[in-house]
Amino acid sequence: MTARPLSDRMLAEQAQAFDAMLVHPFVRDLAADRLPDAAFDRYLLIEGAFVDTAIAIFGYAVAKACDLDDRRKLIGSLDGLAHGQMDYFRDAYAGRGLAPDPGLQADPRVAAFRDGMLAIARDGDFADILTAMFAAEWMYWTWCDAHRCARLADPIRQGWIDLHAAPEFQAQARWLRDRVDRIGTTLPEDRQTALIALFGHVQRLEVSFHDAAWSGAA
Ligand SMILES: Cc1ncc(C[n+]2csc(CCO)c2C)c(N)n1
Repeated sequence: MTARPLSDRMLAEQAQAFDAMLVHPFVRDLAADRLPDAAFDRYLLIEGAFVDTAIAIFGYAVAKACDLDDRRKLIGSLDGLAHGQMDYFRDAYAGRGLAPDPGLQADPRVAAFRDGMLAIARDGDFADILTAMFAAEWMYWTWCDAHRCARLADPIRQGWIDLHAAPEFQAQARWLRDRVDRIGTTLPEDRQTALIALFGHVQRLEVSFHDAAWSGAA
């Protein structure tokens, strides 16, 4: 009997945490084109800052990888974050007239996500980082794919969904999924169990981050 792939176990055993993000009011209202501008502006500010954090997370992953193929793949992802994604935020901030808001970045729900994700990358091993990136990217791929037919009035919002429903982002999320499965076959059961718990932890950090965008000041 072949063992069940680790990513399947994460998605099945943490379905409650994963599904809570798919039906989060932020996702629901954005897709229904009724998210207030103030909430999307908050999102743009905290999300742009997170892309910067994600560059650091991928940097840790490059350093902790043992394999040249993994390093090459991750460097490609880093390039996409540092250019395509950063350009999106530069244009979005200019379009909306947004300026940095340190108070928003200090919101405990935003800080919990940022510091929690960074701590996984800093203190964890390569399997931990793969799990955290898989959790975050597979969730984004899933919710944006579910709403790929949404037609939003604001091209900045529409562009964000399109970016994460695109074949390139799907391929990146699938690479993470396959890599989690491959590393899973090398790990003892207790380590796999810990990674499944980590997947759920990341979904809960995601919920608090999107709560902050959706509802504003705590
Ligand atoms: C809050 C938040 N959570 C997940 C994603 C999905 N995502 C798209 S690119 C990328 C880089 C790091 O893996 C991640 C996680 C996001 N953009 N913002």
